[in-house]
Amino acid sequence: MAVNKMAHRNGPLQEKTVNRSKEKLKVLPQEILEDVTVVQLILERNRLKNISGIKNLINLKTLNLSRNDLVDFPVEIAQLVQLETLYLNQNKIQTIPDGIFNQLQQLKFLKLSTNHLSKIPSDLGCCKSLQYLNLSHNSLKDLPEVVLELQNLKELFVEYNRLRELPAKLFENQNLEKFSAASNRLREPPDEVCAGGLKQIRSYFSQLRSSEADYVKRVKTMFLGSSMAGKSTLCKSLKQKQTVAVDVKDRTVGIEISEMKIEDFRFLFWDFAGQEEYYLTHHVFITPQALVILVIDLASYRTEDTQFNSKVGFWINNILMRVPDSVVLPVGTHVDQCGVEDVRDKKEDIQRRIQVMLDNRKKYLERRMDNLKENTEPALFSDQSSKLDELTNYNLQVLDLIPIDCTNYKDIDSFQHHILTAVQDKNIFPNVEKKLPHIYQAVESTITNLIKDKEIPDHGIVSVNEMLSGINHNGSFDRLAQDDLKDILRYLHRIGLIMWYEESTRLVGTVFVKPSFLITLFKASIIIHSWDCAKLCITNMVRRIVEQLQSIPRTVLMGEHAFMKDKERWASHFQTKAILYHKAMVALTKNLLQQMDSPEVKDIAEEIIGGRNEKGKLFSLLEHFEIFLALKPSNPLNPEAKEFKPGGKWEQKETDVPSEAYLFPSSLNGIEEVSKWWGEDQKEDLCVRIYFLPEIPQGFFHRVIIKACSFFTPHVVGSGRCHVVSNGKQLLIKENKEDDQNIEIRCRRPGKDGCKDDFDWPDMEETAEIYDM
Ligand SMILES: Nc1nc2c(ncn2[C@@H]2O[C@H](COP(=O)(O)OP(=O)(O)OP(=O)(O)O)[C@@H](O)[C@H]2O)c(=O)[nH]1
Repeated sequence: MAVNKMAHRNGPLQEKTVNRSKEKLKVLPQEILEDVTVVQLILERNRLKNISGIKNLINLKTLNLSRNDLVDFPVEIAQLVQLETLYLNQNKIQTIPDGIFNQLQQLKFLKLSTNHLSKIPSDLGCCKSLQYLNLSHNSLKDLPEVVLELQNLKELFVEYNRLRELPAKLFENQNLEKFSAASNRLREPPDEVCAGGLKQIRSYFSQLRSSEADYVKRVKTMFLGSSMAGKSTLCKSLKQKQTVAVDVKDRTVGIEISEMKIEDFRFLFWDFAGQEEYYLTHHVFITPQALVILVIDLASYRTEDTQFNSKVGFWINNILMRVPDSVVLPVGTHVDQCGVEDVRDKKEDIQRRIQVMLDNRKKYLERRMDNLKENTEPALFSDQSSKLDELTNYNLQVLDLIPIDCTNYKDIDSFQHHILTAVQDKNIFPNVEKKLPHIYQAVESTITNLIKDKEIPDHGIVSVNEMLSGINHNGSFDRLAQDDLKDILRYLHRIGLIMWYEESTRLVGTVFVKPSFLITLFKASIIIHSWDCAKLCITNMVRRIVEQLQSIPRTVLMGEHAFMKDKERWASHFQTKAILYHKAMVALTKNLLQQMDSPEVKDIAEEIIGGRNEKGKLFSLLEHFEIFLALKPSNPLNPEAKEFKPGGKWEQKETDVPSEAYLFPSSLNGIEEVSKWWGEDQKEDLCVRIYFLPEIPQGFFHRVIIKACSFFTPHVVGSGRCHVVSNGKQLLIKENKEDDQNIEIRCRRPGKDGCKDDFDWPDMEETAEIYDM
């Protein structure tokens, strides 16, 4: 038994801490119960179902019972009247009887997170000293009124419950310093306001007090599916209320965003391009709580595994991994090109396979859970099991597939009816309506008018200050304080109407009012759109970029002080090493911007591209979205980076100076060079594997490479593998895409004489030719 006598005496008692955590205890050992001098008792990570006899320990001030198997609340706790700190998190408690908390007048800290609570007893209000209360991951439908009585409360956490509203009065308590209510599907204030923290919530309620409220029913509607499935046709036909034939030349580039009203619902349509190269940006734009319209071309669909996987399964997996609480409405297009029976069979096949997929996933999660339970040390895996619990509880709803012919408006109209019925169904969309102070809507329509009146340029790139003064100047409301206005912009950013990447020091001063133009910027760099129909079948990003590089005209090259031979080298280095030089990207972008016939775009070309000593917005954005890795950054790599310190935020230093070259991990091909440097895996390697359910999300390893290479010293990078050096030790990070998909991090064991002798590292200079211009 670990017993620590505390250093000082507190009154006549010698204070004692008893730590009996992780001992698989099922009952409290008698020797603990006999020692009334115990003041701190740590019993976390055991298997306790009850704690009979604990009432003897009348001097207890701290009791930690987290991660046990408590189902019934241990009522004897009521008699521990000295208790100041109580941990009961990660148990299975369903109810707390009345008459417990009114005894615990000294209680300052109470952690009840990750239980099954749907109610909090009203006598909690008696705990006048309570400063910390954690009720996250429970089943609360209302925030208990009693919390309002806790005037000394400094920290309150209610994330992952089923709350719909937060009481305004709670935020009048000026003692409250930390608060989070994430993942609740709140209506008042909406989650997008809550995400802004206490300050924004307070400003929201103060605006509600001084103005009228609007009740907004807005549904983010994402059109996903393979290339050429008919997403844009459907989206545009719905919006224009007539059939719209989308020419192949007008295919979606990146994402197109538009809004449409059906009755009192406002649908924010996000039409994602289906071409593979755009998947890279999906992680930025696919956001929770959406209606996902999964478009499948039924005419080209064949009832076989590979077809299902690429046209449906891939997307369902993607949605499951990114937004597992969404509603998916599959729609089968091109039915005019199929027979009636064909449509019926394909619909049946798709629905059956989706169901099998979801069932298999559930079984897989259950199997994992059983494996954990069978483990001799389940306490060690309690984090994993609560994560598995969370995954099992997510509920991706897949509605019945609707077959339509996009060339027939009757079908479009009836599809619109289906969408409306789905969002009106409270079982499918319980919390569509959001309450907003009228000023939020007023600011939004002022921005729309600014765009309409051409006060904001077509490209929609404006400085925050211009934006703020434009809104205040043109809005038909009393002048708003800058801070309040910024909070409203933050809200609009979170719902996706504008984009403002405040977290990036390089982008904090700029608002992108037209998110679709942002995508056009990507198009102008790596995501290059080909007009050539012949190449649309198998799109190959590398090939396209190489072609684009080769087509840069001499005049543009000369502007960059480059020659025709440089162009060839740029193309060859991109092809072989997935590296694109800064100069090459500038030339590419300039060339494409020149082709856009807009004087306004030309005006901001410099801002987009940057100069010799200044990075343009495009590069900052691509870096921010982790599309590429800036090579040879001007800041030295920092082994003491604060990202590695517990609790610190993982972030890269931003620099104003453009990098010399950029690595695009998604375009890497071979692994031979990595294998050559790493050699065979060895038994003595230290190996950590991170498993993914059901698979590694598309584009995720790409971002792992970017993170790893920005914090360690990159050595050799290949497709799905990268070899870095961390503190003199070599690490291999690799993606295993076989059955149980995982990311493996291997560290080579240093030799007897330490690292230095063991590692004969070629200096970065040896590979310098890749940077060589
Ligand atoms: N006959 C017929 N043609 C359709 C139907 N739906 C779409 N199309 C045509 O299919 C082609 C591709 O449609 P898009 O709407 O551009 O497809 P998308 O899914 O947006 O494609 P990406 O932009 O590449 O992601 C266009 O030529 C459409 O006119 C349909 O129901 N019947």
